[in-house]
Amino acid sequence: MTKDVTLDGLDPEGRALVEAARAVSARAYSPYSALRVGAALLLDDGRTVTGCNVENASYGLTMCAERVALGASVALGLAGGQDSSRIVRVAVFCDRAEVLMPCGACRQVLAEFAEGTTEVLCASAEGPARITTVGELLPDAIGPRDVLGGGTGGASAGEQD
Ligand SMILES: O=c1ccn([C@H]2C[C@H](O)[C@@H](CO)O2)c(=O)[nH]1
Repeated sequence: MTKDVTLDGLDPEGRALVEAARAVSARAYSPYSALRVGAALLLDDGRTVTGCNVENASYGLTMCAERVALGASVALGLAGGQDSSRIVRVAVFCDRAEVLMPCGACRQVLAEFAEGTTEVLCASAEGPARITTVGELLPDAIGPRDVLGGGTGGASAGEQD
């Protein structure tokens, strides 16, 4: 169930993941919104993959931090890509006082590559944070199995809950 927490109250692994998301948010390319967002994916082998938001003068082509991180994981051959690692936890950091929740597109792409039970930890710059799961962010999501009919027709496809 979604919970409001504070950064101080997080376990050490959660704090480290938020710190990775915070660090990569400093690299955001966001001249239009001035919002710096970072996402960090913790894999079951202990590795972390990160991404930041990348905006565009056309606005609509903006890429969110979450989808940049998920794409990086695929490109690196990690979770969602060619190896068998799984995403066990996700942190999203936004350099604002309030918590920013993932947009609809990012929820759908998270559902593609992470299980419904995967924790998503959304952190603000000033302490408030919210803990939820991929399944709570997008209940009843269409997923690989709905399209592949349970097979593995593509190059690879993540599991769904
Ligand atoms: O889940 C989200 C929502 C928004 N943004 C970015 C995109 C854009 O650069 C800025 C304002 O929407 O925040 C993200 O990175 N992730």
